[in-house]
Amino acid sequence: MQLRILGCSGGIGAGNRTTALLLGRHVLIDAGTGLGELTMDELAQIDHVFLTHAHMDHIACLPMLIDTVFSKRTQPITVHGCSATLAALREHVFNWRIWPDFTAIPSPEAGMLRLCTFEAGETRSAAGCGITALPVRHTVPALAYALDSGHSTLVFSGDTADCAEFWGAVNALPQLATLIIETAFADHEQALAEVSRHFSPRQLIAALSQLARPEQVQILITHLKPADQELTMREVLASGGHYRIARLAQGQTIEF
Ligand SMILES: Nc1ncnc2c1ncn2[C@@H]1O[C@@H]2COP(=O)(O)O[C@H]2[C@H]1O
Repeated sequence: MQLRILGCSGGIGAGNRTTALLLGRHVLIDAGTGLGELTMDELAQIDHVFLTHAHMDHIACLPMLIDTVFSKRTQPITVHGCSATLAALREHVFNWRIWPDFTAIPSPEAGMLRLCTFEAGETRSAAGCGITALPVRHTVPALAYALDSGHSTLVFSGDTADCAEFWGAVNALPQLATLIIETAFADHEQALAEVSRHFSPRQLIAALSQLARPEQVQILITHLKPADQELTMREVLASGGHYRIARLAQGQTIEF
């Protein structure tokens, strides 16, 4: 199974694209500005979007995706997310003011957008993978995703601060080989990391002590905020060098 990293930054500018990961050809994890890297044909093949949460950097391109591919598709796009995420989309995005309500276009019975509730602990099949929603702790209700290809498991944390339930769920995955985990802020922004429920390098390395079997896991750092991305990564490597740890790269394809 292939996971293509279309965007993995915590912000924009100078080529940075926000979170969007393409699993195979038909499944998208988050719909940040990285989606703009795809061709029209690639966009039209997306059948399912799994959202970690409703923050703008993770949904920015979802409304335009549906409009862009509308005339090229006969089947709806299904968006999976926790009930709070889907409620936020209904209330604040697909409300006819920010964007048309594509759940009712071309008709309420056959909308081109389907919203499908997916809560922590549930598993669904898509793209030949088992996709399991995991609990995380952010400022809004949010999920991580475990992607099981049959050969190995990759976990994508989305946005999170430290969360005992997340580590419990991760440690229960016997085939875990890759952990993509966020570190948004450098250590000098620790107060902002705490209030916005993200990791700083110091907090991440402390939290990683809860990872069972770290020797079998490649750890990839995502969601660096652009202002301090180099510094943040240096701090991660300085204190976490004993882990198999590297920076997730936009444009990278991960096989698992
Ligand atoms: N008090 C705050 N609470 C939450 N987010 C904040 C706050 N102040 C600034 N932010 C920023 O707002 C961003 C919203 O998206 P993120 O969670 O990725 O990261 C957050 C921070 O960069």
